Amino acid sequence: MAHEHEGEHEFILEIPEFEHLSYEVEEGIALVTLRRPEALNALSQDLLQELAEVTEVIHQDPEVRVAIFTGEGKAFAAGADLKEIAALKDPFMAREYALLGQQVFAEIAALPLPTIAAINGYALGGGLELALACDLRVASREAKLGLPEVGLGLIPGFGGTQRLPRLIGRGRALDLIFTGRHVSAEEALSLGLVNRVGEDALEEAKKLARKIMKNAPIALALAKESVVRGEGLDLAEALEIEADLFGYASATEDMKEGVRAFLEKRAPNFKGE
Ligand SMILES: C/C=C/C(=O)SCCNC(=O)CCNC(=O)[C@H](O)C(C)(C)COP(=O)(O)OP(=O)(O)OC[C@H]1O[C@@H](n2cnc3c(N)ncnc32)[C@H](O)[C@@H]1OP(=O)(O)O
Repeated sequence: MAHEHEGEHEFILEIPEFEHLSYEVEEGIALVTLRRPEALNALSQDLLQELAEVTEVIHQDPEVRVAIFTGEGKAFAAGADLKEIAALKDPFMAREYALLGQQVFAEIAALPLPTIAAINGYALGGGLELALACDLRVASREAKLGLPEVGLGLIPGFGGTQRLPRLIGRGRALDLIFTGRHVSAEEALSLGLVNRVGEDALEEAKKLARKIMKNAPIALALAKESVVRGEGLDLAEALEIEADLFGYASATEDMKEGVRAFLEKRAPNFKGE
């Protein structure tokens, strides 16, 4: 499969055949759907590999403005594949396994565009960690979220011990990590673990994507970069980065268009330039 983009330079994007997920792009929104419903979309190594590949495709696809990750069936993803975890022979293999998940999720987190997890059902363990690697999370009312690893004698290993406290604070994160309990969509909303709850997670996520896409694409990428790069730094250093990126944003055609449109009392027509 390939998308063709006609224009000054013809560009052909090769899209691999995926077995455990599907990829489509509609009106600027990339939709990645995990498709192992018989195992509640458990994240096998093959599926993680495909997630890495699809992330690279999203990175290269100039049509994509926002990416949504979701799952087929009653789960977003019920965690790492426990059959594969059971087969890990020693701590070194287990460490490699954690590093694989961490690396794939770091690639998703580093995408230079807004990403949304549409949590249509269970998001447990590695499944929640995938959602945490996205910028925003939208859940359906019946979704259940949690990090149940300690109940298996494990700990969250695909980023959960780091991204969850950064998102909702240490105390609330440790409540979820120590108890392993499943929280409802409503509680997840009150914890700040999800941004929105709706009848249909995917429809709600698309609505949010369309709202985001009204804004200038380069500004969105720079705003994300500023937030992400600033996270590990002290305030003074982080503010310097913000000022630099504000400078980049001010040099775009879209900035001129945005300001002109405001003064002319019309909607802006952003081109991502
Ligand atoms: C670094 C990251 C580490 C981790 O992520 S560790 C894993 C953390 N996740 C979990 O512990 C959740 C495991 N799953 C469950 O607790 C339950 O499932 C649910 C509560 C999500 C749903 O329960 P119900 O509705 O009764 O479905 P069902 O019969 O348990 O599952 C349907 C099929 O899906 C398989 N499955 C579910 N989760 C996983 C998984 N994480 N890895 C591999 N397979 C899984 C089952 O075994 C079963 O399959 P079959 O029909 O062949 O018996």
